[in-house]
Amino acid sequence: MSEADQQPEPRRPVVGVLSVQGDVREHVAALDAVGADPRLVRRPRELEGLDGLVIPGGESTTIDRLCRIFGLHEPIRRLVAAGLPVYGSCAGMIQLADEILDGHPEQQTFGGIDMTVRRNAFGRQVDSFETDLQIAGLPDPDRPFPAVFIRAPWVERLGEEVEVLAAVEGHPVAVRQGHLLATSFHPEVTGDHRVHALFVELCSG
Ligand SMILES: NC(=O)CC[C@H](N)C(=O)O
Repeated sequence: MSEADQQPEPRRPVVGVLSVQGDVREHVAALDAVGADPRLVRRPRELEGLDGLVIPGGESTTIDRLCRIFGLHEPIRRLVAAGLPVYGSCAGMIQLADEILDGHPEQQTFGGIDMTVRRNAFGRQVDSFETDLQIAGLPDPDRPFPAVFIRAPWVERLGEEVEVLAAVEGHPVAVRQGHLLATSFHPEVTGDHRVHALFVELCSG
């Protein structure tokens, strides 16, 4: 056997998927496809040893309520603040926003991204739609990304540290602030895993 054959496989980054509600399975499949080791997170101790965390789409008020009931809210808030890479899609984007509009009066977010997000912002016009997006920072950036929006939020205010990766009709729908990534749309349902690849790169860094 040559020396190259004896090299151990590079470690797959361990990426949690918050599994209290929403489209968990699709994120697990996408993470697996881009070389991560996905772990379901339902209990605070399952947050230990993660290289990153995905907050799936679903219903942000339900995700918030269940996270507080299961004792996940504070630990996730602390991990976000401490620099754990976290990716939120749709309801997950809402939960990463420092401020939300049209939220439930008691809704709390993990925060982390200096932005104000309006819930169901596209929903008032059309419930769901798909559009080809140019997203900065993706592998193969010139190939449009098929972005699926389902009662999606948009970003109404952005802090200086927040980078806009994509916008629809002037509204930011993909943003990054350092170790935090958020999209209004659902890349996990498309079979195009480049957003997950970008996130797993952040988790490996
Ligand atoms: N697809 C989604 O995640 C929709 C988000 C939902 N409208 C909310 O406010 O939580």
